[in-house]
Parts: sequence; structure tokens; C-alpha cells
Amino acid sequence: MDTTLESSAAVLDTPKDADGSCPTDKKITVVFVLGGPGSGKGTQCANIVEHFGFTHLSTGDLLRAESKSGSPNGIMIRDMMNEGKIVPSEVTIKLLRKAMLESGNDKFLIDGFPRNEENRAAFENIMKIEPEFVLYFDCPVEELERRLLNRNQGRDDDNIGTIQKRFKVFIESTLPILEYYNSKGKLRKIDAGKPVDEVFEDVKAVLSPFAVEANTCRKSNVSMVLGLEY
Ligand SMILES: Nc1ncnc2c1ncn2[C@@H]1O[C@H](COP(=O)(O)OP(=O)(O)O)[C@@H](O)[C@H]1O
Ligand SMILES: Nc1ccn([C@@H]2O[C@H](COP(=O)(O)OP(=O)(O)O)[C@@H](O)[C@H]2O)c(=O)n1
Ligand SMILES: [Mg+2]
Repeated sequence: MDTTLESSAAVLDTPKDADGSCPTDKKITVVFVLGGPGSGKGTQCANIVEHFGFTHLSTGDLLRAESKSGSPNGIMIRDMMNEGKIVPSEVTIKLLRKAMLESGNDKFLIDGFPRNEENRAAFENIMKIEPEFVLYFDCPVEELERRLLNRNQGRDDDNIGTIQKRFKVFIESTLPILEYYNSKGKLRKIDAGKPVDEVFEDVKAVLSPFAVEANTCRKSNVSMVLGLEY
């Protein structure tokens, strides 16, 4: 079985054959969603899920759940998140892969990932999946800080001290990832400083190729494609 997956919306929504059947080969579509803390990744992903049928995987939410699960990695994850540090990729990718398997979907918004070169390379090597593109929410730092301090989600890392550390991590570790994908023509930059609805208008334009037509094939054998243990 071919475990090297290229993601291709064209193959994903292939028109039915003359006899009304669908091709059996399956591709997985991944869009990475990046931007500074508070840039609106989670907010816009919720809108995209409603309109385009993607499954939203918030890396931060998966890590927060794991940190509360009492698992051996839980304390390490909690402490690293409280410092705004990036958790080892094998931990994060294991959580992402499990969520992808459990979703039964084949279109994924992976929010807050890859946050550094280790994340990026590990995902490519372990999952053998290339992203369609990176959706990058660009927002001025003053606006990021204002939003985070007003987020009121009870997060331990939304305090001014940790926020500053997270900004530093974004600049030092994540900006180079954005440059990497830009050099491959895979960066889709959105002005995220605008009001939510205006930002989503721009998001819809970028995601329009993924609008699903009724007469196309939508089958998912994610468990077969991703089922190999690593
Ligand atoms: N375009 C926007 N304008 C103003 N506030 C926003 C906008 N997008 C998101 N927010 C708010 O900013 C905070 C951070 O948004 P969130 O989606 O959690 O960002 P991220 O996931 O990138 O950290 C939330 O309180 C959210 O309601
Ligand atoms: N790929 C990732 C994503 C998040 N994280 C950790 O999770 C924290 C919160 O991530 P998040 O995506 O929920 O944060 P926001 O950008 O939504 O504010 C980060 O500051 C990191 O400590 C990580 O270690 N690796
Ligand atoms: Mg978020």
C-alpha cells in the first residue's frame, strides 16, 4: 500500500465515474494554520469547519487535554506550556495522528503547528504528508497582546509574562517556518488585524478550491491510510 501521501484537493473531489462509482485511491488534505498567539487561528478555524468540512485540530487544545490527563508526559507538557516553550514533536505528532484517525475525516486544519523546524521535519518524516499550504494570520503585536489579555479562557499561559515568552518563540522559531513555506510557494498570508468577519472573507477566498460539490466523491479510509503504527 502506498504510504506516501500527497494531498490533493483535485483527487479528493474527483467526479464520479460513468458508472456512478468513485475511485478508490485516497488522499489526505492538510492545511497548517499559523500566526502569533492571539492572531485568531482558533476563531477562524471554527468558521472554516462550518463552511468547508475540514476537521479542526487545535494542537494547543490537544496538549492541554493531555496535560490534564495524568499521563506520564502531562507534567512536562504543562510546565513547557507555562513557559511558552514548544513540546517535543513526537509527543505532539502522536496526539495529532490519534485525533486524525479518530476523526474519520480526510481534510484537516492543523492549528498552531508546525511551530518550529523540528515540528515541520518530524511531521513530514513520520506522517509522510505535505500540506496543501500554510494559512498564516498576520497581526500587529500590540493587537495580539490586547486580544490575549482579553481572551478570558482561563488559560495559565495568557499572562503578560508568558505572553512575552510566546512572542519570542514565535519570532525565533515560527517565523522561519513561514519563510520556508513561502519559499515553496505554499504560504497564504491573511491580514488578521481586521474584524473577524472581514478576516473570514479573505479566508473564504483562499479556501474556495475546497468548497465541496454534491456530485463529487467523498470517501474516507483514513484508518487504512494512516493505520500504520510508527
Ligand atoms: N479579528 C479579530 N478581531 C478582534 N478579536 C479577535 C479577532 N479574532 C480573534 N479575536 C479574539 O482574540 C482572542 C484570540 O483569538 P484566538 O482565535 O484564540 O487566537 P489564536 O488561536 O491564534 O491564539 C479571542 O478572544 C478572540 O475572540
Ligand atoms: N506545535 C505546538 C503548538 C503548541 N504548543 C504549546 O501550546 C501552547 C499554546 O498553543 P496554542 O496554539 O493553544 O496557543 P494560541 O496561539 O492559540 O494562543 C504553546 O505556547 C506551546 O507551549 C507546542 O508546544 N507545540
Ligand atoms: Mg489558539
